[in-house]
Amino acid sequence: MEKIVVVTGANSGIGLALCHRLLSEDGQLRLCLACRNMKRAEAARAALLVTHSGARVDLLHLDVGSVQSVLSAAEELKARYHRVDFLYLNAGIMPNPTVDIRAFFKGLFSRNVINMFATAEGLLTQQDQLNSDGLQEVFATNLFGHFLLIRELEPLLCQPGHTSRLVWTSSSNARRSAFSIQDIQHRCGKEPYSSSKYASDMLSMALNKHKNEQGLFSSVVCPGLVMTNLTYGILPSFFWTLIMPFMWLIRIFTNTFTLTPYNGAEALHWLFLQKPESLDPRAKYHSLTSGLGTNYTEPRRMDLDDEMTEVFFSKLLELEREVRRNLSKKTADSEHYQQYLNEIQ
Ligand SMILES: NC(=O)C1=CN([C@@H]2O[C@H](COP(=O)(O)OP(=O)(O)OC[C@H]3O[C@@H](n4cnc5c(N)ncnc54)[C@H](OP(=O)(O)O)[C@@H]3O)[C@@H](O)[C@H]2O)C=CC1
Ligand SMILES: CC(C)=CCC[C@@H](C)[C@H]1CC[C@H]2C3=C(CC[C@]12C)[C@@]1(C)CCC(=O)C[C@@H]1CC3
Repeated sequence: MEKIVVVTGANSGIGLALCHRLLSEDGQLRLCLACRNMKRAEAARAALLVTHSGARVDLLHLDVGSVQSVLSAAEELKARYHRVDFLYLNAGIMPNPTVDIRAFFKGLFSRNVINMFATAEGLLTQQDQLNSDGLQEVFATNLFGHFLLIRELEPLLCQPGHTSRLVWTSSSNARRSAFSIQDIQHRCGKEPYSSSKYASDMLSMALNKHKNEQGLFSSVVCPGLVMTNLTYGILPSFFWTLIMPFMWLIRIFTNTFTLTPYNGAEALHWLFLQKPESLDPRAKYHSLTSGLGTNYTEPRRMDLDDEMTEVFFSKLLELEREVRRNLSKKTADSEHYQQYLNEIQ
């Protein structure tokens, strides 16, 4: 049976590598690249068709950081497809990152060095801002836009007698201590990325609890450290060129330096091949690469609190109601204004 797969942030990095891998895996696939920039989406589609001529690759405009765009994209998906088998929630941002150089050198000579390279714990901060919906941008893009998309697509994802899958591209940088249940958007802290990824881990578990009965299963992935636009944005490009030989060297000591998007997409691809019932809702599936370059997937237990996960899920549902209320008020206001303009003409 033809599988319908939607990938957000599919035009570059891990998302694009995943699309290449899925097309090589399944010739029957119907793939939908959901991207915010249609020129980049078209370029990605063209690149996919060079290696997979005749493949069915659709494009969809989706800015996960905009409520209106998510709602329109979901309408479009409902008009195009009668179900969605896999939804890869992959789009993500890390704006204005800063690396703490002192912490890096301190960590380099400590017993924590492997963990530091694997998780970047204590190394990275970001500067976030409000978007036009009044939400924190990192939260809105990495988490909330995807949550809203899932809610809108429930009719395509929860179908009787059929299972559908969600796969989140989370991170080893997801950390419980970076997340606050009193500040789910991370308005106050300096680690919005880490907070948003921890939030996606919790949301995945909550969705399993509430939606498995309706045939919807969710999993979380860590792709390892991958050289993509996101990571190249962390340090100046000359610095990356300088340290690249060290990166390949470090790979001998840690299997988390997957480095290429192809390797990073390993666990995302592996999950495509698994039966949902065989998966652990509390596990994060890590893409790993050995020193000799062999790729494999390993589940690792996530540090999640059931009670906090449930509270977080209710807070998301409340925020969804608020966002929808604001949107209908905005629409009503602009309709009244339009009516007023028509009357005075
Ligand atoms: N690289 C790494 O080491 C790691 C990455 N990750 C996660 O992997 C995922 C993919 O990132 P990666 O491939 O590394 O980086 P890239 O920057 O190459 O890919 C990110 C993708 O997300 C898209 N995107 C960003 N914002 C939006 C938006 N508002 N609406 C729609 N699409 C958007 C980008 O589109 P555009 O091209 O238009 O910017 C791009 O296609 C992210 O969620 C990231 O957090 C997790 C762990 C490690
Ligand atoms: C000499 C040398 C190799 C220096 C690199 C130091 C840092 C720039 C990296 C060490 C650990 C990396 C890391 C990430 C970014 C780059 C590092 C901080 C991520 C945060 C990128 C995005 C993620 O989601 C997780 C990564 C964890 C490890």
